Amino acid sequence: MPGVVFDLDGTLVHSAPDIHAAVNKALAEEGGAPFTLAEITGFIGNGVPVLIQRVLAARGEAPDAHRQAQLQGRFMAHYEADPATLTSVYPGAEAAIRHLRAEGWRIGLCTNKPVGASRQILSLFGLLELFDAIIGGDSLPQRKPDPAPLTATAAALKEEVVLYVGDSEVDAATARAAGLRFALFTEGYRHAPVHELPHHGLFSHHDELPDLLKHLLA
Ligand SMILES: O=C(O)COP(=O)(O)O
Ligand SMILES: [Mg+2]
Repeated sequence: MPGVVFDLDGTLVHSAPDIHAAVNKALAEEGGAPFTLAEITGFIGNGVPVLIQRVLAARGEAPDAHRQAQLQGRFMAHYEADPATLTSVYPGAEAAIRHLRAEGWRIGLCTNKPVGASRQILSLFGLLELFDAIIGGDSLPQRKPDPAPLTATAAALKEEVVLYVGDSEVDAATARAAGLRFALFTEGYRHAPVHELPHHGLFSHHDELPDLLKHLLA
């Protein structure tokens, strides 16, 4: 049977509100003004270090390793203390994954979010046991769009054919680099128009996903 690897943020879960809240809590501790949800959503996709780099750059701060580590640490403390209150699983996502598993598909997760927080969120939504392999942004030295995390997740599924499902430019680039067929979720956190992201299939609701993935196998 085939395998499918999912991205997490903007693909399976709408997590931007909790990421946004944790950034603003960390900034409030130092008297910093809050960002809007749209601003922070625009910074998501390349992992926590890049999120914090983008936050500091948006506030006009020159790159500084100590400052980066300090704000990143406080962000993660707030995020891991409350990672899911404002987060939701996209409608139909759990049912689609359960449907695929019932048909014998093996399921992977490949996310730039740290693996601890990712497992915490999946567990809080009762989804953790659906995954046969999980790679986070800190599981390997590389993060997406380097293909290494996706290649490692696909290999862990031990299936000949593996597809990838994601929402962003990072995911489209990672799929291409890894040589996997890619299904793009159109309602996630991408910036560019759909036609600018290389993809093999599109879906706007997870109810469409099982049929789309079977089509991509053909
Ligand atoms: O943590 C991020 O920046 C994005 O995570 P994702 O790879 O699950 O979209
Ligand atoms: Mg994503």
